[in-house]
Amino acid sequence: MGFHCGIIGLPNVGKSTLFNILTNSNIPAKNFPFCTIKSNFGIAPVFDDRLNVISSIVNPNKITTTFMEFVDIAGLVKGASKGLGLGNQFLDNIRRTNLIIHVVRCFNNDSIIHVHNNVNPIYDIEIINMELIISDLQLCQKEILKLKKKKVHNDKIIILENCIHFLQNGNMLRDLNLSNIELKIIYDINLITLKPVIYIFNISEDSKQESYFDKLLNYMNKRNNIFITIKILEEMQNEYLKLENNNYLNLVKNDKSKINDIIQTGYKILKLQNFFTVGKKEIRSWTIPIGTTSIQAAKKIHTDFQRGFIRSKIISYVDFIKFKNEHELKKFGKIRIEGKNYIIQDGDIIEFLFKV
Ligand SMILES: Nc1ncnc2c1ncn2[C@@H]1O[C@H](COP(=O)(O)OP(=O)(O)OP(=O)(O)O)[C@@H](O)[C@H]1O
Ligand SMILES: [Mg+2]
Repeated sequence: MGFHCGIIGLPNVGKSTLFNILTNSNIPAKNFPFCTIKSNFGIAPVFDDRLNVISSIVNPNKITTTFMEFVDIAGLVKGASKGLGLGNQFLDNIRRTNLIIHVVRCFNNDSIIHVHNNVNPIYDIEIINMELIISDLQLCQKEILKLKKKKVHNDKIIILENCIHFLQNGNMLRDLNLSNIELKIIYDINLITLKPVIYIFNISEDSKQESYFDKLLNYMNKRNNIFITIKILEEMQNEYLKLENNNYLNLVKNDKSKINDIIQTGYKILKLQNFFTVGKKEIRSWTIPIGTTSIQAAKKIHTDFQRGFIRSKIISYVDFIKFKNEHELKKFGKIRIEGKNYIIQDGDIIEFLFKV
């Protein structure tokens, strides 16, 4: 599994349409608020062009890609944290994800109902964010009560009190800059505003001429938010998608890239990378966090690999595609034997040697 991603936003903004495109599904995505009334789960393969290159050298029977999971929930509305609308019941599904995709309506189309009768992206974003803030606030308060009942006055309470203070000032916890130790202590609470977010601006042909669009870009850039501008309508799938964000600006032109951009942005934010296992029967990509050691990666494939780990045989991707066969790779000393603490590099081709 690559990573796990939750799709949120106001009702009727294009969440399920996006979900369908990402996961190649066909759940209802119709023109009325609360079309989605239960959580939908779906997976999308993570395209890694390097798999195709490896495949052209090895000619395996099977190619298996790593994949990521998406969950699409009902739209959130103002007052969701007090029980209004449907979305709040599903926030729990979002709490278990690694990354949030926040879909924002930027398209003009009078026939598509807007719950506030007016396209106003910044206002819409702030409504949703405020609901998430209140939801986290409630969760922190509940957790503190629980801890106090147990009469434990520990570090967790102090960190949570700090979080409450920050949330009460209308901030998202991801901006609090908690240390890794603090994050670890409160990890189990699954606070939503701690999770990284990618804003998806669902635009129409004329969105960019609207005065709200410039204001929106300013608003995003000021906050260093990551956003992707996309026309989500299925019939527009073949048109351009522009990945616009402050640091990486790309123009890509096909559907596969559309999915890929969201996934690649997720990889960057979550600091993930792929390694490969290569054999005649199957070549396969696996996703791991940057900094993963050989033995941790072995566990990802099979616990036996970890239990009986002896060493790993590593070929870097660049060497593999240059020398192409074992004989040449050996001749030029490009097959390395590494121990369990070796830090895996992006694109490494790995064979784990183990005994159980
Ligand atoms: N860029 C766009 N331009 C015009 N219409 C769009 C665009 N994107 C989505 N729509 C339309 O908006 C309607 C709502 O889409 P969708 O069902 O995906 O929204 P949703 O956010 O999942 O809604 P809900 O919260 O009710 O489940 C659909 O009719 C869809 O075709
Ligand atoms: Mg929906």
